[in-house]
Amino acid sequence: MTDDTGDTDTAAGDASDSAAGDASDSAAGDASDSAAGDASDSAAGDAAEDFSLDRFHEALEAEERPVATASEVARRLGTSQAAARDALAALVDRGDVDRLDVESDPVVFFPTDWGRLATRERVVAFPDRREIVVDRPTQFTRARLSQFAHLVDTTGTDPGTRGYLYRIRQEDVWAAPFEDADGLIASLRSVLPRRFEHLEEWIRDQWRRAHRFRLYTHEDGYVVLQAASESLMGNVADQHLDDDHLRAPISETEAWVNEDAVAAVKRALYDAGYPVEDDRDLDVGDPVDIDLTTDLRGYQETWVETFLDARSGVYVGPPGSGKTVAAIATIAAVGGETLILVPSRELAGQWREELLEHSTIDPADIGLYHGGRKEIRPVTIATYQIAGMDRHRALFDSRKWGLICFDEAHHISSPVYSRTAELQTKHRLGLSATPVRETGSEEEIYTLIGRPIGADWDELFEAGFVQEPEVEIRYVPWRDEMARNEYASADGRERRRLAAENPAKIEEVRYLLAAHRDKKALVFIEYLDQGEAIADALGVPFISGETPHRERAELFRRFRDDGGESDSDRDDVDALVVSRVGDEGIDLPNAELAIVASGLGGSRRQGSQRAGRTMRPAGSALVYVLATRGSSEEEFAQRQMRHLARKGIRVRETNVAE
Ligand SMILES: Nc1ncnc2c1ncn2[C@@H]1O[C@H](COP(=O)(O)OP(=O)(O)OP(=O)(O)O)[C@@H](O)[C@H]1O
Repeated sequence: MTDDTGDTDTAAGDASDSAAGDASDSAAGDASDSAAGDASDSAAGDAAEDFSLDRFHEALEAEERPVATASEVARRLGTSQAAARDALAALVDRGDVDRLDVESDPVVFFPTDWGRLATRERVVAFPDRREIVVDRPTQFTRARLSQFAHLVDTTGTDPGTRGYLYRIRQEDVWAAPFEDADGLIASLRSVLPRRFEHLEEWIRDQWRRAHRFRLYTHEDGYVVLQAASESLMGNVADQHLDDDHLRAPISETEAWVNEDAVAAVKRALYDAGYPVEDDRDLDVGDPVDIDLTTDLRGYQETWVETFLDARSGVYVGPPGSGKTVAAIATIAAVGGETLILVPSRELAGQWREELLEHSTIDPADIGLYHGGRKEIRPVTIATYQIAGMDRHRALFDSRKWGLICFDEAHHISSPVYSRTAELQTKHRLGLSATPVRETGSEEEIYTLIGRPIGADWDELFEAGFVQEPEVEIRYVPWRDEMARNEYASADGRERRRLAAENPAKIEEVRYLLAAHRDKKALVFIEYLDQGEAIADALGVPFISGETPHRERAELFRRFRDDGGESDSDRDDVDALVVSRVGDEGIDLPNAELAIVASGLGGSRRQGSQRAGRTMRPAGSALVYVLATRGSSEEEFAQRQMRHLARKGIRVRETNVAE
């Protein structure tokens, strides 16, 4: 922010300085008279023409861009950069040209008229870098862009006022939800200020790549890999696949695929830049008796239809957006026996409840398979942990599953990856609240399960199905000089811990809980010592990985309890301090306040999930993120919250007084 302003100041300063310089030169009767004359009298002189709006248009045309830097204009018009900058500054003064500060780039200029065309929103394309910067984007533009571009950054935390930087990566084109390339290009054109031939060509090329290989089931039952041309089969497939993948060629463009290697084939070709279309017939499994009893919302119907078309895919939506319910609808639509994999026992229990609530399934048809119980039934819910163990292979083999559902799909562990890679003949559904994955399993989820479905969160917020939380980052000062010095002289991990455990945060948590006395609150921490310290200081129960299951479940139950005046006042828990265990998927719909006291070194995923805990349709939700001022937490907090801001969530920043 400060940098941008700095740039602007300097540029403006330079412009007026040099104008003043010219003026004095001219007074001295220097040869550059005419330039000085131009500055004061634009009606006459060569240089005035050189830098008229028309000439600027010419420079832009030559650049093939709607905006240009002063150096680019100088190069196109054959003048010095200083002269171009001065002339542009004069055009800016006259109101013919506007300027835009692009973060980490020089100032760019564009004709004011173009800016007026979109009074609020301004879209600037950098086709060579395949980047699009949108200033004050409308919902429409964001929704469109999210279909084929990847939001890299917002240059501020307030989504209403600053630039959004999108980049179109090849995998974005591959996963774009369009029937054909024309549909994608039409969507691109509806957003960009004009056509960019090269960019469109590149997108078409990427699109083609994603439709060059296809897997299908031969009428005799085996799997065939089909390439769009002989040379693709020869140059790409043969180079990246071996005898383990392909059994034998069938024709110049087709090969018989080893059934066990379907996932490996998809992965190898994806890595080679040719994602494979999967048109195989899939197992439906033995029938299961289940009908949906809840009416789906419009967007849930679209998710399910898209899934049924593709027969695989990942529902991506914020916590509470109804992925589980959409998954139950999918189970009913596929109609075959289903294996559901979840990250924890608690989630297994919740899944069972939701199945019973939203469908006609007979309770006897639901099995739970985890540390405590080993039931394999037509619909079986198992933990990833168990599913990854060799001795529990029976889980996969003992029934004819038609659908495998991966809840919190970013949790799939590598043993589960390799095991489920063998299950490519089943319908595969993933659920995820996290489209962005920092450790890069995007391609694994894509090749193992399928394409993301429904990544456009704005629509959900707009439709009001997910409560938009207010997120506030509170920068907490060090408690005293000693704490600050200790941090300054520590390094690495220790440094991070000191910032996380800044004792001043305890008082801040106390203050926030008191300020929202009427709200059910969760306090998230990363370090156990800190959890204990907060819990002790505030007299609030603490749940960590060490808390026995029974006690944990009991505390969650008491937290969920509305605690009416009559019965359970004593029993009621209004606040919980929770370590990582409570982080994910635990259904505490009545949490109205979340305080993230530490854990900012974690991934973006955690950031969005923590905020997500309170993103429930009930009640008004507030998230406070505490970051120690003057530590690396500041930056982490901003980065994580930007990620949320990108999802359309309002974020505010506050400095806590010393
Ligand atoms: N179509 C619907 N009609 C009525 N209620 C619904 C519908 N879809 C979802 N819900 C309700 O909204 C809440 C959240 O739904 P669900 O648990 O499916 O979300 P989710 O996206 O799976 O959340 P999480 O990511 O936290 O698991 C639940 O209470 C559920 O009963």
